[in-house]
Amino acid sequence: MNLPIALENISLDQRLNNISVTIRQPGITCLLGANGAGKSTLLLVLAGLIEPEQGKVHWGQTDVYATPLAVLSVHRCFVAQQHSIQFELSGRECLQFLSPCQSSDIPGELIRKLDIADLLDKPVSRMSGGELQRIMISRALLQVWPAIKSGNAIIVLDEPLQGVDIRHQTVLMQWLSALAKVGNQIIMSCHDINIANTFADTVLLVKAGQMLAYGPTRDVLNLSNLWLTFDCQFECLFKDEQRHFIPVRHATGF
Ligand SMILES: Nc1ncnc2c1ncn2[C@@H]1O[C@H](COP(=O)(O)OP(=O)(O)OP(=O)(O)O)[C@@H](O)[C@H]1O
Repeated sequence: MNLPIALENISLDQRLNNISVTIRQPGITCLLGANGAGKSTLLLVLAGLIEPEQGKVHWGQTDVYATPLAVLSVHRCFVAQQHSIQFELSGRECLQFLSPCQSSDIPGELIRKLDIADLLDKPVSRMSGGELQRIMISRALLQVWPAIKSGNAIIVLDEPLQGVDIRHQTVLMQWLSALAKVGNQIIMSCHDINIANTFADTVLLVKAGQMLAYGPTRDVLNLSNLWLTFDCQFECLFKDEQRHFIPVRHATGF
């Protein structure tokens, strides 16, 4: 069972403008917004990695910016949008060298769900983009593995699906859903509205550094909010009562 994550009046130079939101329930929260909207910045602030100029971040009773990073990192992991590995490491070394996790064993569940068995002895410099992404997600989850197993991890993922093929995306999102059901908080950005629609419990829409809407996915993901968020028209198709959002193709383009 996790504690609420509360952002209170968060502002940071031109990037974030007075954002207040409380993510109460454990689950998957998906941040959606156009390029440059402020999703990565908001994730970094929420994760305790960039202190805002104004406002407070609390995880339950913990005042995030009054707490040492080493303490926060026992429960919170972060996958950045861009990876820079300076060393010639194998997948296994990347997981073990960069993770503060005491155990040198990599859990079988992690290896299976991220499908990284064949990557453990492969140099990261020779991995494809999607393979490296799966290693970096694994590394982050390993960092907080004990917290994940006790259902009180905060897993912050900035576009975790970028470069990842559709089968691995589906397996990962289903697993994250299962981890959320036992109390873990998963907060992620993505650019795939239908992934958010299928897997997110709540959605947070961001535009020009401001929060447009936050709430249950079914309520927040609708045609008018999508138009406001992306300046792009969608249509909604139903199959077996499940909604699917398709961008409308304009004859004249934009
Ligand atoms: N270190 C920085 N200092 C100042 N401004 C920055 C910095 N990093 C990013 N920005 C700006 O802040 C704004 C928000 O960037 P951010 O990376 O949070 O957007 P995003 O919603 O994650 O975008 P994308 O979908 O392209 O990843 C952008 O205008 C960006 O140019």
